[in-house]
Amino acid sequence: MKIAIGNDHAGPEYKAAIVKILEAKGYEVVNYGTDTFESVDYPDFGHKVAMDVETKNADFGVVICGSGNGIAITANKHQGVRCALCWIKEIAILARQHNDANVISIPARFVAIQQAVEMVEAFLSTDFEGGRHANRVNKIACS
Ligand SMILES: O=C(CO)[C@H](O)[C@H](O)[C@H](O)COP(=O)(O)O
Repeated sequence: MKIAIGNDHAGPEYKAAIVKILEAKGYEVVNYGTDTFESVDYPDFGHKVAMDVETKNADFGVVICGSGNGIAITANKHQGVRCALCWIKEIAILARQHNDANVISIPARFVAIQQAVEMVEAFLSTDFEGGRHANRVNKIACS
């Protein structure tokens, strides 16, 4: 399974921890950066991850910024991308089960690294439930 990941200056150490675990578990990871704490603009990285998911070059995406909101808003501009802002593991699981989210957004300044890693692991190992949720997810797209 291929995972695209990107972040701004709020989350390089979060990204590094997530990449390490995912690679150890056998996922193919495409890292779009940034890998330093130098200030950057989150859309530059969010669009790259979301484009990979939109074009099916990646199965899932992981995006990280300070609050998780700016990079999630960016990702959700892409067709077919359902990016969920997650702050606890249960929300990450529900984002897959009920919303068929294909990108997880991590608010690096509001969660611990271990929490972030556990959320991503839970997100990637949880299936969409379909059924009544499929009807709702199908109504999300505007055109
Ligand atoms: O949280 C963010 C966007 O939603 C970003 O991580 C920014 O870092 C945040 O807006 C704060 O900006 P700053 O330049 O790091 O102060």
